[in-house]
Amino acid sequence: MGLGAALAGLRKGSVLLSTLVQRRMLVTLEISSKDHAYPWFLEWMAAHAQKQKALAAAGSRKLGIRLEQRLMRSHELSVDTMLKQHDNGSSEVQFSLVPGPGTHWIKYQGAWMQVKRERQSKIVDIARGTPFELVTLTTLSRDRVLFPKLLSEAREIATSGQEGKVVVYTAWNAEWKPFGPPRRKRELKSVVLGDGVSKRIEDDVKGFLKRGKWYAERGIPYRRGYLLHGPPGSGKTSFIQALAGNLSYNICLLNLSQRGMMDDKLNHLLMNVPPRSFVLLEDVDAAFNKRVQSSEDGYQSGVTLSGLLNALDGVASAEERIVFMTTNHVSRLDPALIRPGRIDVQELLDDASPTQARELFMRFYEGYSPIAGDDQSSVAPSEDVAKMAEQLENIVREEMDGHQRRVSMASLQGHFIRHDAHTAVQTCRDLFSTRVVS
Ligand SMILES: Nc1ncnc2c1ncn2[C@@H]1O[C@H](COP(=O)(O)OP(=O)(O)OP(=O)(O)O)[C@@H](O)[C@H]1O
Repeated sequence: MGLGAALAGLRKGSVLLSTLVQRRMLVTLEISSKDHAYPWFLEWMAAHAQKQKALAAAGSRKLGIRLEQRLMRSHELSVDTMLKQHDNGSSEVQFSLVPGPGTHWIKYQGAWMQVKRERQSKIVDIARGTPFELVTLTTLSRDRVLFPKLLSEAREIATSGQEGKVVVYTAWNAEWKPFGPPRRKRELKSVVLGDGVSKRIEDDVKGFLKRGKWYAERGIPYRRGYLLHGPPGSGKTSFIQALAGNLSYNICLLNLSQRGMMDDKLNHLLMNVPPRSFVLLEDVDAAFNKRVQSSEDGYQSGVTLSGLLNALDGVASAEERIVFMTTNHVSRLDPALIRPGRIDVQELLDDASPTQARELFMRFYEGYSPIAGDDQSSVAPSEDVAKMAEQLENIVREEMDGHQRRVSMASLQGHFIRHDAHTAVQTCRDLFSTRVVS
């Protein structure tokens, strides 16, 4: 009995001692799958494992590296799929093996850390529809300073591919997810709009971004809405993307007619827009007068106008919120949707005006051979390009004023891509058509 009591006491003592040691000497960091840092950390782990593997393969004699390799290899891995885009525009899918659930050991800047990845199958992250996960990092107290370092390294790795690019997010369940690889920024000047339109919008957005304090002092929600309307192919989307890139913003693309989109989901999405992002609602007129809901194909566009209005009004955030809407048919929009406070700036982006056509032409052919092919002898001097641009300008004017026929900027762009400068001007009349403007 005495021995039993002594053993029990010893066991209790050792548990107490280990708890004390843990409390005093160890420090733990938890990263839940709800946190932005979660995917960054997993990516960092994958990169770290790759690095150590390469070192071990190169015959590193360091015991730490080989030991770490052993400890990491002994566990299940899970796959993380990424789409990478190269500078030449091609893209490839890359799979990285990230540490799966279980316990791993890593050595970071000389300090050993225990990494525990746990998946809780009973708790589901509603926004993602995936099981809730938790990563716990444990290291010695004296090495706690390494946590912020490690996390910022992880963030840098994760965002390095995005620098100088625009990330387009789309709604995935009730969460924003990057859609495809980050896109290269487009020069704002490359979207040729009517007189002063581009500058007016750009100045307004910039002015708005500077007035955070002004809004706060007056208790006005810090948000601004823009409506770009006009015929298809007039540059609405391209301009918004170029502007976002210019201001180092990303874009959250919201399709209101998306399958499964409901008022509550929309509300949640608008409340959780990633920082420094424009919200872009495209073809906003189409969302409410789309197909009749049919139970046969299960199609349900559950967003109601009042749901959208509430979601837009409810967007309360300490950060600025910039919402862009586009439509081809402004007359079909409910006045409530575009009243000041919801839409503060409206601009028409129209079919090509004579000067827009000339400017686009110059952007395409100035400095380049206006004749297709490599035959340098046929390169027209730039005054010829300017003359041809003037010719095009006159044709556009004539077609518009004389025949009420118009051409979109997108068709002109397509035409210029296909033809050399000379042919482009000669054959451009075929592009014009009579349009009913709404
Ligand atoms: N004003 C413009 N200046 C330069 N390029 C333009 C312009 N308008 C359209 N384009 C070109 O045409 C293509 C389509 O443009 P975009 O998608 O921006 O038009 P949109 O007005 O948003 O059309 P939609 O109403 O159909 O969504 C793009 O490749 C873009 O480069």
